[in-house]
Amino acid sequence: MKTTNVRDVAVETLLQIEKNQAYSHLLLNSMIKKHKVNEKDIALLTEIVYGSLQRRITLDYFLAGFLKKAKKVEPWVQILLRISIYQMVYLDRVPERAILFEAVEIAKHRGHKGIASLVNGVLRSVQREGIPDVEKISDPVERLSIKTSHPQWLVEKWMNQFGLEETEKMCETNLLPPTQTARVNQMKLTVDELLLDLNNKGIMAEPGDLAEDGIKGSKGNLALTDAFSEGLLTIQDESSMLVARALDPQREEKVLDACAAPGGKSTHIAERMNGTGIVHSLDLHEHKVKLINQQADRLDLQNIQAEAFDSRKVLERFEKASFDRILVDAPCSGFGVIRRKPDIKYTKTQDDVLKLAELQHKILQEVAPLLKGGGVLVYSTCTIDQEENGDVIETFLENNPEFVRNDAVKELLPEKLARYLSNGEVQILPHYFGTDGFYIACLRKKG
Ligand SMILES: C[S@@+](CC[C@H](N)C(=O)[O-])C[C@H]1O[C@@H](n2cnc3c(N)ncnc32)[C@H](O)[C@@H]1O
Repeated sequence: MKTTNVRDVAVETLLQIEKNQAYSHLLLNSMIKKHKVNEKDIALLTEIVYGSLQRRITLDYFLAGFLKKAKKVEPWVQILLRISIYQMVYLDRVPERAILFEAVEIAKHRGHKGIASLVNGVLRSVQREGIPDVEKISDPVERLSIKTSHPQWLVEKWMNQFGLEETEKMCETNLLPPTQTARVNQMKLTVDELLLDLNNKGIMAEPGDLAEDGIKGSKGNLALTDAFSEGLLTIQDESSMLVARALDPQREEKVLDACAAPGGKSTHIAERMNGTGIVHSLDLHEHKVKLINQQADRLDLQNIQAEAFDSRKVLERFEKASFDRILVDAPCSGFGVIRRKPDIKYTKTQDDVLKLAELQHKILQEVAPLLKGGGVLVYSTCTIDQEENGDVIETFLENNPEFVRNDAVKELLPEKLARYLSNGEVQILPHYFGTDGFYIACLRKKG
C-alpha cells in the first residue's frame, strides 16, 4: 500500500467515526483489514487517526483562522486538513513537503481541482504563518478545552469536581497513548515466571506499576503472543485488575457479576477462585455473552456461567440472599478511558451521564437483595464522573441502610493507592499511575 493511501484510509476512517458515531478502535481494526494495510503502515495510520481524533478541537482551532474566508467546507475536507495539520505540528518524522503533496493528491481524487487548491492554500498559509499560541487564551476553561481538546462543558464540570490543577493534569494525560498491560493468570504461573518466559522469547515486558497481577509490555502486541493463546495472560488495564482484588472472592463461593461482558473481571474473579465455585456472569447483550465464553475457554475456566440477562430483573432469576459476593461493573460514560477511546469526549453528553446514573442505580438496587448477610458488594466504573460514582453510592446507601462502606478493602489493594482510598472507595485519575481512570466502592451487607 502506498503512503498516499494510508492518509486516504485515515480520512475514510475518521469520516465514518463522525458520521456513524462508530467506536474508533473497532472501526480502525476493520479498516486495516478491509484495505489490507501492511504492518509498517499500521503504526502511521493508527497514529494519524488517534492523534487527530484526540486533538480534534485543537486542530479545528488552528484551522479556523486560515479557513475564515472559505465557505463551510465539507466534512471530508475538514478531516483532510485536520490530519495534515496534525502531522505538521505533532509528527516530526514526516517531511512537510510530503504532507502537503499527499493532501493535495487526496483532495484532487476525492473532490476536484478547486478543493485541491483550497487545501494547498490553507496548508501553505499554516506553513508560512505558523499556528496560534493557545497559551494566550485568557479564559482558563476555554484555554484548557482548546489546548487539550476536551469540550468546554466537560472541562468546566471536572474543574468544579477536581479543581484546575488536577483537571489540567488529567486532560494532558488523556492525550498520551496508553501503556500496554496484561494480567497474569496466577492459576497457571507467577508474574516472575511469565516475565521470564516472555523475555526468553524476545518479548520485552516488566512488572506493572500498580496491580500485583499486572505486567506491562513495551514493544509488540501482547495479545498476539503464545502466552495469550495459551491462557497465561489477559489484556487488561491495571486499574481494572484491582476490582477482583477488592471483591476478594474465596474458593467454592457463589459470585454474581451483573454486567460482565467482555469478561475481563469475571475471568479474573474465576481465576482468584482457582476454578472452583461459580461465577454467574450476566450481560444484557447476547452477542457480548459470546465474548465472555471465548475468554473463559481460552483461560480454561470451568467455573463461569455466562448468560444474556437484564440485571434490572435479576430478582426474577435468582433467589434472595443467595450470593456470597456481587460485582456491579456498571455501564458508564467511560470518561476514564479517553486515552483509548477519544471519541467518547465528543459524543457523550451530560444527558447521557444522568441517564447512566439512573441505570446504575437501578441495577444496584435490584441486585442488592441477592447478597447474603455479611456478603460483599463492589461497584465499579471506568469513569471519573462524581454523578456516576460517589453520588450513586451515596444514594444507594441512603436507600439501603443494611449496607455499610467496607473500609477493610484497603488491606486488599496496593499500598500506593492508600492515599486515595477512604471509606472503602477510591477514585483513580489517569495521571496518578498512568492507568485508566477508575472508580471502585466496596460495601458490605450487615449480618
Ligand atoms: C463496563 S462494561 C463491563 C465490563 C466487564 N465487567 C469487564 O470487565 O470486561 C458494562 C457492561 O454492562 C452491560 N449492560 C448494560 N446494561 C445492562 C443491564 N441492564 N444488565 C446487564 N448488563 C448490562 C453492557 O452490555 C456492558 O457490556
